[in-house]
Amino acid sequence: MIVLSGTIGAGKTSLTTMLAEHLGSEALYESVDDNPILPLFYEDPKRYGFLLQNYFLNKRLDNIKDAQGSQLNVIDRSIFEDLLLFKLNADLDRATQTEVQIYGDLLNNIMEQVDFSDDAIVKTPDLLIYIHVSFETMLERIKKRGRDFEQIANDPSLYNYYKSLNERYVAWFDSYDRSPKLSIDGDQYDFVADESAAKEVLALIDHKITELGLKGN
Ligand SMILES: Nc1ncnc2c1ncn2[C@@H]1O[C@H](COP(=O)(O)OP(=O)(O)OP(=O)(O)O)[C@@H](O)[C@H]1O
Repeated sequence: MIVLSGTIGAGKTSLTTMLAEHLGSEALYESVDDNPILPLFYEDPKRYGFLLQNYFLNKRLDNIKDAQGSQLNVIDRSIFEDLLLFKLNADLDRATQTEVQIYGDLLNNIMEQVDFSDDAIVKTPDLLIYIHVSFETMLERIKKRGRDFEQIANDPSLYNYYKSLNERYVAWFDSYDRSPKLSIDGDQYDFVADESAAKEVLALIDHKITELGLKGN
């Protein structure tokens, strides 16, 4: 199982689709449009942050279970990033430290059940791919995509939220050590708009997959 990671608008969903097609494997998504809590959260983060985390936790576990069939199945976001987002929300006073603590303990308990055997229910990824984008690129992509609730024009406080998030991601990826990992420069390779950049990115990932000996079924 390959998992994508990266900030809001980094291109995780697009790369998930491209990669799964390229590898002939399955893509697993957490649909943003069908998420009933997300618009509520952006409206009132203090009230809905904890509920949102629990919603995501459940969804990520479903995706992990559904991805078990092959080392090459691709999930559009890792379970490991949610705590980073939730901690940031708490630091910005949009959640309480107690909520973070309870969520963190629950996550730890679940992750302790992780086993490397093939039939484990919660499995460690075979590879984590991180798409790094600069803050400027992140803002451009969020604007271009145009999801109402993500727009800084509608809520100026999102500027600082996005800025801190982008900074924290770099440290998060540096310290991530649960599986092999690969970083893709999303500024250098605009794999959505530029076909040759897409080919280069897929070649980088192919190389890593070969190095790790990952196999489909
Ligand atoms: N743990 C979380 N806590 C708060 N918000 C979250 C969390 N996970 C995702 N989100 C929000 O859900 C939305 C979708 O996020 P996500 O990064 O998964 O997809 P995306 O923005 O479509 O990314 P990409 O463009 O890379 O596919 C964003 O508005 C993001 O802020």
